[in-house]
Amino acid sequence: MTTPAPTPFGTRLRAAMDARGPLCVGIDPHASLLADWGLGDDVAGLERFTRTVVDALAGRVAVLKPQSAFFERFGSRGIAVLERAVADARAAGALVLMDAKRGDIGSTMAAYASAYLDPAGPLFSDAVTVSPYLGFGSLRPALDAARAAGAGVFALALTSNPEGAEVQHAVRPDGTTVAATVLAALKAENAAEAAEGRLGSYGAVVGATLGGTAHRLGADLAIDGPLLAPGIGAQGATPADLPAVFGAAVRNVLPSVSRGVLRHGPDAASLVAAASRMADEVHAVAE
Ligand SMILES: O=C(O)c1cc(=O)[nH]c(=O)n1[C@@H]1O[C@H](COP(=O)(O)O)[C@@H](O)[C@H]1O
Repeated sequence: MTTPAPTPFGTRLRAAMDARGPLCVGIDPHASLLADWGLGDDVAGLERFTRTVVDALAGRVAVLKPQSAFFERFGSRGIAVLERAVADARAAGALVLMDAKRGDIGSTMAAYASAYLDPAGPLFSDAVTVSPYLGFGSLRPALDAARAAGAGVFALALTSNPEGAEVQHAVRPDGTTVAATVLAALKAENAAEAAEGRLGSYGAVVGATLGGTAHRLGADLAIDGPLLAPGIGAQGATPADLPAVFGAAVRNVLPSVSRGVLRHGPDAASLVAAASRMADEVHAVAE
């Protein structure tokens, strides 16, 4: 008997956003946040922080996005906390987007793909962020691994940090910007799912802080896939900014908020209320 193909990530994400609201909450255990929560900047504090967020939100929000760097800083014991968080969050019904921003040459990219997109792996996630700046084609092992596993990939395209412009706004010899090239390549990866009327599994990262930049760059945000939108809250953007940045593509936007929600911890009810308010504000503008 053949094993049925896994449900594609884009389809699972659309269902989660419809059922739980369009919000991704980042798990970013900054040392300053650990201190604000009365926790030590150590593995015990990391574990308590992470478990508090997962227990409070994994049964309620569509996506949780652990930022790998804040776990890697504690070495293997930090990664052990991350592994547990991914497993517990997925068991509670949240999709997990591993924020690792990995990018390397194709053969090495295959190892990164195995780390996050192999269902047998201890860090297997529903999606992972990747960097296309070794050439979009270098991402092929991750794109293929995601397709095989029913997982997704979010490629950086127009990031929320001001420094991103020097690379992303650069113009290639054919006159297109780097950002527009990444977005067009993602649209091509989503073509098969789009042809079936499904949300694609290959997303772009586009900061909510951009204002009208994308259009000026000839960047088409209608990639038939999800658009991860960080920058709301601590970086100054608000849900009200989303229509101006994303236009008609706003329906496929998955806003990502870390500090703007996490600062309401460690009280679980306060975390839930903050996430709920944020999801409601996004839903109001994304209609
Ligand atoms: O890939 C990301 O999530 C990301 C892309 C981007 O353009 N800007 C950006 O801030 N992020 C991530 O979003 C998180 C910051 O969220 P805030 O605390 O809400 O500002 C960090 O984990 C960043 O790495």
